[in-house]
Amino acid sequence: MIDTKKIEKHIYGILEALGDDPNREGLKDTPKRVAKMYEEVFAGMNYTNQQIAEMFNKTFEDDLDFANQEVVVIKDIDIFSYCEHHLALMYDMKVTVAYIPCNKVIGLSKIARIADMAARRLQLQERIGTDIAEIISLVTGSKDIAVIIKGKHSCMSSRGIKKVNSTTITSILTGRFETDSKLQIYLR
Ligand SMILES: Nc1nc2c(ncn2[C@@H]2O[C@H](COP(=O)(O)OP(=O)(O)OP(=O)(O)O)[C@@H](O)[C@H]2O)c(=O)[nH]1
Ligand SMILES: [Zn+2]
Repeated sequence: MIDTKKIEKHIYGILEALGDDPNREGLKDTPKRVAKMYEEVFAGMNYTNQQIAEMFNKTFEDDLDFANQEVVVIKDIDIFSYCEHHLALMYDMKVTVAYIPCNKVIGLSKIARIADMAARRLQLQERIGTDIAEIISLVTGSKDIAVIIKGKHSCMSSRGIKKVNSTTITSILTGRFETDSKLQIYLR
């Protein structure tokens, strides 16, 4: 589990290292606030993909008529994450998740919850996609999954190369999404 006391101690040290006074009025609660924020934004670090799959394992399988849809797609799920290289925010991120059910469907909100939890880690955009695909596969048993992510990286926009308008797109296509180009219309 995330060690908030340890985070507080180190944030206090960073404030000192920046040459500021961690005990001044404006900063005195900052280590505690940052620890609380990290607990929230890195909540996914407390769990493995398998545990996240168990947490959101809400499926419906009693009616094969609805459980054999050609495809289920949720578009534009907003997430935030933090890049593991700079601890910098990834923002304006939108995830599209699609899968072809094999005899069971997952509760729609659980797809958004899975995307949210996979993002709440120190991440790479690419790995957010593979994590989501793995968890959806564990829950639904489907081998036909697509995860497209569009997003901006503050480590590229507010520092370094400073390309404010650049957007990164990553895509994981497994099973029929990889081989059947007609399915790709759902991902646009
Ligand atoms: N593939 C990938 N790279 C990322 C992601 N987030 C940040 N990066 C990159 O990680 C790389 C780290 O490169 P380094 O050369 O070690 O770090 P740096 O000196 O701060 O690099 P610059 O950003 O080019 O100034 C940079 O190119 C970042 O743009 C991500 O989600 N996926
Ligand atoms: Zn970065």
